[in-house]
Order: sequence, then structure tokens, then C-alpha cells
Amino acid sequence: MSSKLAIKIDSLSKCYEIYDAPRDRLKQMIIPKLQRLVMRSPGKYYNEFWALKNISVDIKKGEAVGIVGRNGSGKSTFLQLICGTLSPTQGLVETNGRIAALLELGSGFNPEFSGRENVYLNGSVLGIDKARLDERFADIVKFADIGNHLDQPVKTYSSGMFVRLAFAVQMHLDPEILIIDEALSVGDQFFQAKCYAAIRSMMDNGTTVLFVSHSAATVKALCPRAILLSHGELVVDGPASKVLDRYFVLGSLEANAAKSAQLVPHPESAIATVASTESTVMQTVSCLQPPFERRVSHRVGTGQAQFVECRVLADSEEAIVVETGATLRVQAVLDVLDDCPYEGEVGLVVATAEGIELFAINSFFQGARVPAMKAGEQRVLEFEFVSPLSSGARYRIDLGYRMPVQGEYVDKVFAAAGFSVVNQGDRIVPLLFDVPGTVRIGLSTK
Ligand SMILES: Nc1ncnc2c1ncn2[C@@H]1O[C@H](COP(=O)(O)OP(=O)(O)OP(=O)(O)O)[C@@H](O)[C@H]1O
Repeated sequence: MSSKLAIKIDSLSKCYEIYDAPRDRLKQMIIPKLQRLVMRSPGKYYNEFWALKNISVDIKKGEAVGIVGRNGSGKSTFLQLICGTLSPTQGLVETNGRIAALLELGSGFNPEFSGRENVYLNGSVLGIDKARLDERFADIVKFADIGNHLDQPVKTYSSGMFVRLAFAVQMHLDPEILIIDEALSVGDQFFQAKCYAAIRSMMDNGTTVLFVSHSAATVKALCPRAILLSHGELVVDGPASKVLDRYFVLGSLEANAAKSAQLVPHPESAIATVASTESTVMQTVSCLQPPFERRVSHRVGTGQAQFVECRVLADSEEAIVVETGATLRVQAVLDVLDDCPYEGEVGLVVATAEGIELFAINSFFQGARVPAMKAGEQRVLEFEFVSPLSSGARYRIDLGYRMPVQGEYVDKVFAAAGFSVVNQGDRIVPLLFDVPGTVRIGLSTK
């Protein structure tokens, strides 16, 4: 392998053996051996599950690569094969340099030993001699910042303390390849920020980083390159922002295809649509939108009126994937079931898929009022805004209608609609918002 490469992966596949019952595992251990002894072809008592299929990737020294994909797509299997904690069924993995890995929480720690003892145990497992560990010990303890817990058995640690100590040990052992699988997500935000700063400084010093995270923003911030896995296959390998766009398009389609499939017995093959080109995808998405009542996560209110539809439109087309900077129109339909005898207000909230509310548009702030309404009426409402949202994330829309005199909501619907944002052309928008701004670069007056 070239000396410029840190990792070379060639036609890598991993097959897990799945047993229907524990006794089949026992049979598999004994019977094929006996059959071979009597020159019979050995039987097979398991089903094959190919968690990774024919992956080939080269990673250069000093590169930072994010691995993304939905649950079960093969990310952890991929990292474990690189670390050598799993062996490939087919293909080759070659690595060039000392690997430090944060895979399963606390792996490599003995739960009965104290944190202090585990630092030395971990170091010796990684081949670091005691003198060097003594030298780095104070820095490790300072970084982990777990106070007196250092002398308690690690089985008494919270998951956050575990990851603090594990990360502190790994990063102070000067790895040439650093592999992190979601582990940092259990640390608090202050510790995470410290870890990301440490990872960046390791990257500046030439460490190769492989990083699995479900947070698109973190992958984008840390890794210029990303790899998307789906059902054990490599879908795309390239610049992180482009790969994350594909990830969200794929994710939206798979989620909606699954929901639609529950209701419509013969959706136009969802898988075929997912596998098609992005432009085709954009055109076919609306037919994969699940019906309103299945999208809604929950609702509260008096029930005098109810939202019965909510659609996001970009360029007059219904869309679940929109481009950065697009002008979006959200159309909602409100059915009046009982008289709503007072003036009211309607609004929408745009929130992240995790429920962080980002901004709101409300008739009250616009100086508009919903008039009093009679049972049996229907109102169509339209909200319009230029999306300030950056790409690589899923967003949801919550709708609300209330009569201020009554106080409580008549209807508040959570996740009335959802959409993902992808980059417009080659323009890349980092972080969560695309805020117009200018930079002036002048000459010093000195
Ligand atoms: N030891 C095992 N035996 C059988 N199947 C396994 C085993 N480990 C993983 N799998 C299966 O292999 C597939 C890939 O699993 P893997 O943990 O690599 O996915 P992942 O992308 O890391 O998922 P997540 O995001 O949920 O952590 C899954 O379908 C999983 O059920």
C-alpha cells in the first residue's frame, strides 16, 4: 500500500451468521465437523446476513472522513473491521499507523478497576509503556475532568464520565488514526466542544480521522469528506456537503416510502424510486408523501376546528426536499367543526426534526385576524417565507390556531409537514442558518 495512505479497503464484505434458535448455533459448532470427518458435505444451520457488501475505499494520511447512514446501514461494522475487532468475510483492510478507537462505550475498560488503574491498563493494551503513561497522566486526568471519581471503580461511572476518561486516554496516546463511533454524543455539550477542539488540533497535526455521527452539522463541521452507506453498500463517497444532501434525500424517501407502504398496498416501487437519480427523486417525492393524519405526531386543543391538511410548496410544486434559499409556501386547511365565535390567530413554527423550535410566522404579528367562523366552514391558509435554513437536516412544521379570548389552542398540530433542505447548486451553507452578511477586507492604516 502507498505510504501516502492511512487506510486501504478493497472489496470488503462482512457476513453475519444469524441463528433461528440457540441450538442451531450448537449444531453448527459440532455437526459440520463430524460430517467432514465422514467425508460428507457439511450442513449449514444459520442464515447469512451481509452487513457490508463489496466496499472499496482509500483514505489518505491526514484526511478526516465522516461515515453516515441510517441505523443498521453498516457503519459500526465498517469501523470495527478497520480497527480489527471484527474480521472480514471477504476483501482486505490495510492500515498504516497506530489506531485509537472510541467504539462501544467503555470497551477496553475493566469495570471493577478504578479510573486511574484503567488508564494504565488501557495504555498497556495499546502498547504504550509505563514511563510514557506517567508522563501523560496529568494531562489525561485534566482533560477527563472527572474529579474524585478517578479513584472509584468505573462500574460506578455515568456514561458521560466513561466517555470523558476513554476519550482523554485515546487522544493523549498520539494516535495516527483516530476512529470515533457516535461515542461523543453521550458527553455534555461542554465536553463535546472540548473534544471537537482536540480532534481538530490532532487533524492539524496530521492524524487521520474516521468519524460516525448522526449529526450532519458535526460531520460537516469536522470532515471535508464523507461516505454514505445504505443497506451495507457504499452509495456515495465525496465532499461532505454533497454526501449529506444525498443522505437526507435518501432518508426522507425511505421514511416516507415506508409510511406510504403501510397504507397503499402498491406504491410505485419505493426502492426503485430511492435508487433513481436525484432529479427524478425531486419529481416523484410528492406521490410518496404519507397522508396528513399519519404525518402528525400529536395534537392538542379544544377541537372546535381542526387542521386537515398541510403542504409545503416550492416553485408551486409540493416538495419534501427543498433547496437552500428557496421561497416556501405552506398551505394548510382548517375544518371548522363547532362554532368559533371570536377572532383568532394562526401561526406556524419551523422546528428541527428533534423538536428545537427555530422560528415562527403568526397572523398576529402580521396584523391579520382569522374572523369568527361557523361550524361546517373551511378555511385555506397560506404562509410564505424565504427559507433561511441550511442544508443537511430535516425540519418539521407545527401549526396552531387559537382564539385569544379563549386562551387555549383550538388546534395545535405537531409535525403537520416535514421537509429536508439540500444545497442549491454548488453554494454551500454551513451550520443551521443562511444569514445574509458581508465581509469587508481593508488595508491596515498603519
Ligand atoms: N453480531 C451481529 N450478528 C448479526 N447481525 C449483526 C451483528 N452486528 C450487526 N448486525 C447487523 O448488521 C447490520 C449493520 O449493523 P451496524 O451496527 O454495523 O449498523 P450501523 O449503521 O452502525 O447502525 P446504528 O446507526 O444503528 O449504530 C444491522 O442490520 C445489524 O442488525
